[in-house]
Amino acid sequence: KEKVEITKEQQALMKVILDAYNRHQIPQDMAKKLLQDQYSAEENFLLLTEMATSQVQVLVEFTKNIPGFLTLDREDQIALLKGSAVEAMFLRSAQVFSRKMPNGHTEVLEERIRKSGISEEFITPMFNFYKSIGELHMMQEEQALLTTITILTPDRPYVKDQQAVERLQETILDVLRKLCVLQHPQEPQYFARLLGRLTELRTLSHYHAEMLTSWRVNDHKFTPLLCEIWDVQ
Ligand SMILES: CCOC(=O)c1ccc(NC(=O)c2c3c(nn2-c2ccccc2)CCN(S(=O)(=O)c2cccs2)C3)cc1
Repeated sequence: KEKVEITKEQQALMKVILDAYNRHQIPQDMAKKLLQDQYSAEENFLLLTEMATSQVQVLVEFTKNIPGFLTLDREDQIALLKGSAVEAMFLRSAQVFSRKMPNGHTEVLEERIRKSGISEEFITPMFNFYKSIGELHMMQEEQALLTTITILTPDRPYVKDQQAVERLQETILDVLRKLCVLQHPQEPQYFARLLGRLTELRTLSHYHAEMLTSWRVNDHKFTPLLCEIWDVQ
């Protein structure tokens, strides 16, 4: 049985990524607002827009801290950010949602999101995803590394130097694989299950694209940053 060991530099890499990942959470006031008194569908929608916008800003900051990311071609950096923004947000949302919140908060949060004007056909797969992530009881390190792997997906549209992105992604995949073996010795398939969630994420981002079209129809407004990163309006 091959002895799995995380090297010193892999430890350092993980620390950099985890610190960057933890530096930004949903601003408490926003999360509190989401949990407070009654809101109309419009106000809920506006709140989600606000939260999604701040999430994109956080994503850009986080990505800049991924070792090697800033050495990539500038245009490829943009292509990776645009290609992963929705997936990164839903991965982060699932982690926020599945975090041990004071009892009853998860239900209230679920209620707000359901009552925000998002069509039912999108709500169901979204909450299925949140629950499937929650069941994994992922460690912070695993969450941060999985988000990094999502961002460093080589086959996003318009990425020119895919090999360069692949090399970075493989480095992170190796650390996550070792971490999973060390943290879940009884569950040899755990690493594969984590990567399987990335496939579920891609499906969710296709739903998201459809959702945007339906919103545009009943003229829901998004912020300039969301329009830019989601290629809408
Ligand atoms: C500062 C760091 O920010 C974070 O860490 C952060 C994490 C998660 C989120 N998540 C969300 O905004 C969010 C959305 C949805 N749920 N959901 C959510 C929020 C909390 C818990 C669980 C899920 C559904 C629809 N989208 S949407 O972008 O398609 C949208 C629909 C309408 C207008 S925008 C947004 C935001 C910030």
